[in-house]
Amino acid sequence: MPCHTPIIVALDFADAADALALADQLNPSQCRVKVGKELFTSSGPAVVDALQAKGFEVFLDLKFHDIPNTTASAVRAAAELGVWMVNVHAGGGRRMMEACREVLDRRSGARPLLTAVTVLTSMEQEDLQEVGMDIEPMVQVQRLARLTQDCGLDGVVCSAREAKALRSALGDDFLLVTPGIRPAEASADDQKRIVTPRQGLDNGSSYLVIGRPITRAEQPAQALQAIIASLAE
Ligand SMILES: O=C(O)c1cc(=O)[nH]c(=O)n1[C@@H]1O[C@H](COP(=O)(O)O)[C@@H](O)[C@H]1O
Repeated sequence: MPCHTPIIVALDFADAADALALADQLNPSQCRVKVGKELFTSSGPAVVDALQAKGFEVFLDLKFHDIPNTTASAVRAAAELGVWMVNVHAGGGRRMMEACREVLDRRSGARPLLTAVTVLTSMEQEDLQEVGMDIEPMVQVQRLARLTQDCGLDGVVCSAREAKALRSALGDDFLLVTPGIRPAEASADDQKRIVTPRQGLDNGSSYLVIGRPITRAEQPAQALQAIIASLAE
């Protein structure tokens, strides 16, 4: 069932039962879903298969970051699961990202979209400074996004705060996948560089990754509907 919205719901749950129970309240024509480190570590490929069997396109968000051979092999394994998108950390560098793209280029069948995380949306300038990067997040995001595009990947994961500048610098075909999305009234949680869903789209985001504002809502389906409605306002 093709999905008609840019929303990717982050299924950050401890186990497959909880993730699938939430997915059952959602409609695959209205959102894609994301399987991240917690859920994949507890439940493995079976939960990806189960979500795909329900008709969802799956973003496998494991943010691979390792030497080129190891990372490319992991991306190949993700492609074999039939996922819609897989990601790596752009900080792994050119040779790592090129090895990942090449492994997908060699595939004969369908291949997932390959994106790279720039600077985590939970980080701000002070956090970068502490890890030795005396630089504004925007500057580092732009640098890594240019490198990612140069390596032939499909797009980056960044904050929608950076989306406007990246869209004009990198063109319309480059995917901008943006977590750190918060409706105006929602709690920021551990996110720092946040943007509302509507502003994210206006800034040029291709996909909005949204977790807790939907998954921890009393009525997740209604929370999703409200966000979809806000996109059209
Ligand atoms: O790669 C990601 O999806 C990601 C990158 C990033 O920079 N920030 C970020 O929050 N994410 C993921 O996006 C989701 C955001 O969830 P909420 O903060 O609950 O909306 C989580 O699953 C994160 O792992």
